[in-house]
Amino acid sequence: MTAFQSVAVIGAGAWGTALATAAARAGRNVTLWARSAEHAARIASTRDNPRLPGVPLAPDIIVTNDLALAARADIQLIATPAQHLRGVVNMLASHLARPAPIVACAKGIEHGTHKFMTDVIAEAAPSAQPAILSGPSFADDVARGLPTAVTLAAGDERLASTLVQALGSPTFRPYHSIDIRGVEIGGAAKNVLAIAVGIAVGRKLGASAQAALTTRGFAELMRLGRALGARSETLAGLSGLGDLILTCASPQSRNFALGLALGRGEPPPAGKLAEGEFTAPVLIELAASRDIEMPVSEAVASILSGRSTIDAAISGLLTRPFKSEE
Ligand SMILES: NC(=O)C1=CN([C@@H]2O[C@H](COP(=O)(O)OP(=O)(O)OC[C@H]3O[C@@H](n4cnc5c(N)ncnc54)[C@H](OP(=O)(O)O)[C@@H]3O)[C@@H](O)[C@H]2O)C=CC1
Ligand SMILES: O=C(CO)COP(=O)(O)O
Repeated sequence: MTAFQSVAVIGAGAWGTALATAAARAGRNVTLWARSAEHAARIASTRDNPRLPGVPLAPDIIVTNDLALAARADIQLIATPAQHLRGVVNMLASHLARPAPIVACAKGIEHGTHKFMTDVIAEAAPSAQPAILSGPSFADDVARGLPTAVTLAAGDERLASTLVQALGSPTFRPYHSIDIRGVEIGGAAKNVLAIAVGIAVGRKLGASAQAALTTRGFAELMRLGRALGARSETLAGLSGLGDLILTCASPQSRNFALGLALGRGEPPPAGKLAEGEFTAPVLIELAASRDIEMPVSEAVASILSGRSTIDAAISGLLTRPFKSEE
């Protein structure tokens, strides 16, 4: 018997819908909040979300546009894009009757402030208990009930473990952790790296280059993570290396797919959120302020900003001085 019986998912995109389905499968009473009343009404009546087509929503999930109703749940899962997390948590905070756990499910860093998701939650809802859920899990896989494993971190181990009990099921397996920062860095950095690897694959640089870039990308994820106080075990775990492996190897990843299109000289996929596009400039500013080298992420940022062509960025990586593998 879990201490948390009800779950609200804030944000009815692909990930929010998948998480609502996972929470319902775990036996929780679930409310899914959409920012548009029209979108909420449409999902409620058709039991299908165009952002995650073909996966019927369980009949007992309540879909609403009423934030006050959603705020009554024991746990809040925030599944909007990273740059909008502060806005929704600000709105949500005024409706919370007690200090509920607020779990960030977005992967990114806030522009301007360089803040990670749980820091944003702590500022927007000071009485809440911030947590983070991240790991290798495509929304479509989770919603279909295919086996997935993620990391769920909170500052307090007992809270992390209780959240895991409330959300976990045989096919959605969260592992608990107290290394919030490690989980946040893995999720944010891997999106940028997946764009890089997609570009290399789109340019037909070969499977060996794909492996090399993924691994050297992981080296820079580790460098940044360690400098920011993350545990190496977390960075090498589900939310770090695990998610990097998934997104650097599958066109199902929107970040990889963006890179693939860029590498092929095709237009980016329309209407598909690639968080790495927004994270890249923040990530390299964060690294530069700490004198940390992140050449793969920098190459992505310079391509996306138009400061460099793809060929010049690849040439820049290939002509870097030889160095130790550390
Ligand atoms: N898709 C996946 O497989 C996974 C995604 N994630 C992460 O989840 C986050 C969301 O991604 P995903 O659901 O896929 O994206 P989608 O593009 O499918 O959906 C984004 C949702 O956020 C809503 N939204 C956008 N802006 C706001 C706002 N200002 N206030 C409230 N809601 C807003 C959109 O509403 P509307 O429909 O009205 O436009 C939409 O429902 C990202 O950080 C992503 O990295 C994590 C793991 C897996
Ligand atoms: O984070 C994800 C899987 O873990 C989803 O990756 P994309 O956002 O690149 O589609």
